[in-house]
Amino acid sequence: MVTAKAWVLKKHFEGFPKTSDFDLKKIELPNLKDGELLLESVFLSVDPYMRPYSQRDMKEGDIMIGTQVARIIESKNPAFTVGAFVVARSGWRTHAISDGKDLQRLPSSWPESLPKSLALGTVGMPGLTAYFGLLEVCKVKPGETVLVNAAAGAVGSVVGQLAKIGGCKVVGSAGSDDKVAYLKKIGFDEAFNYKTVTSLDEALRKASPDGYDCFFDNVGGEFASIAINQMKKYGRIAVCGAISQYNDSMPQKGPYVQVPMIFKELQMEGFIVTRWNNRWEEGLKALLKWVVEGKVKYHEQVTEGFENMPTAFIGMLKGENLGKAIVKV
Ligand SMILES: NC(=O)C1=CN([C@@H]2O[C@H](COP(=O)(O)OP(=O)(O)OC[C@H]3O[C@@H](n4cnc5c(N)ncnc54)[C@H](OP(=O)(O)O)[C@@H]3O)[C@@H](O)[C@H]2O)C=CC1
Ligand SMILES: CCCCC/C=C\CC(=O)/C=C/C=C/C=C/[C@@H](O)CCCC(=O)O
Repeated sequence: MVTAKAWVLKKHFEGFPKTSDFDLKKIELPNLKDGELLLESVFLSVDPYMRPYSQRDMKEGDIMIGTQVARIIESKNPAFTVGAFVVARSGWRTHAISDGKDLQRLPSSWPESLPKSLALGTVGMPGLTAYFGLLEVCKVKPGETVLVNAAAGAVGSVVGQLAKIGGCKVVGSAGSDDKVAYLKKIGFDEAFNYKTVTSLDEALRKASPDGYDCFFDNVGGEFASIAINQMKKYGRIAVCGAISQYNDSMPQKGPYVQVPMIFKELQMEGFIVTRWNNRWEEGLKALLKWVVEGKVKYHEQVTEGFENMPTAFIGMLKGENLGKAIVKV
């Protein structure tokens, strides 16, 4: 018998999550039945979506939702061999039993030298978010100017690099000078610290006096309300996330978007990356190739220890991560 550890939502979050909102449980796992396999988490992801989704989709006492790179340590499923690695959606837990139906194998061309944790970030759901958001929503063209906020994060850092590969000028914002330096290092044309600029409006105008063709919005809120006024005519806004609003106890009341939308004849489209579930193979193959070729750089914020998952999650929401935030068990 294997004893799994799992983090449950003890109390729904009020504002920013607190470590006291979580509880660490032990779960005795039964022996495998035919067709099942036993997974051991190696890396776990902490993502912004967990904040709003926990409020909407979870009840107190549920195991926190989430994904992991897991090693198969026992198998009664002929399709999966012991020792293989998969991406699972088992939540915040050290071990899980799976029937194999909801597992993604790492691409067979995954180089031994590449950290498998990338399957949770640049070569995983966040990277795919950037890939499909840019290609299918922004529909960027060479020579265009792309703006991305939370640009030093898991999604934003891939957005900027893919836009550069696509021949665009790229402007990024992030919440620390170290992050801004990282953006310039990975090829952003312009980058600024939105927390320290005297005026966001001026910073955006200075970075691209002609405005923006595409705005890949990860943040929402005040940033988005200001940026929309600097879109070029017929510009496109990909509404990927609104992390500035996830922890609000009371909804923010922003300016209304209709006037700039009409006057500039803008397109604004929200999306969830699972829309392209049937094309994830295509995206992962492209992302892995660019990483192996060195055209897409990555950085991971690694927190050691399963017991530190809540801290890693809260830290990511507070901007303490540069690149993808993951937990190494
Ligand atoms: N639509 C979809 O399918 C998906 C959407 N997303 C969304 O993309 C966004 C980025 O996700 P991801 O890359 O995983 O996370 P990141 O790795 O970017 O980490 C979150 C970052 O958000 C920034 N942030 C936090 N609070 C604020 C705030 N109040 N104002 C401005 N920035 C803030 C911080 O960076 P900084 O230092 O810049 O403040 C923080 O590091 C999120 O909104 C997420 O919900 C992600 C995956 C899929
Ligand atoms: C509930 C309101 C949500 C408002 C928008 C919030 C966030 C956008 C966003 O970040 C979406 C992320 C989607 C991630 C999807 C991940 C899946 O691959 C795995 C989900 C984990 C699971 O199914 O257990």
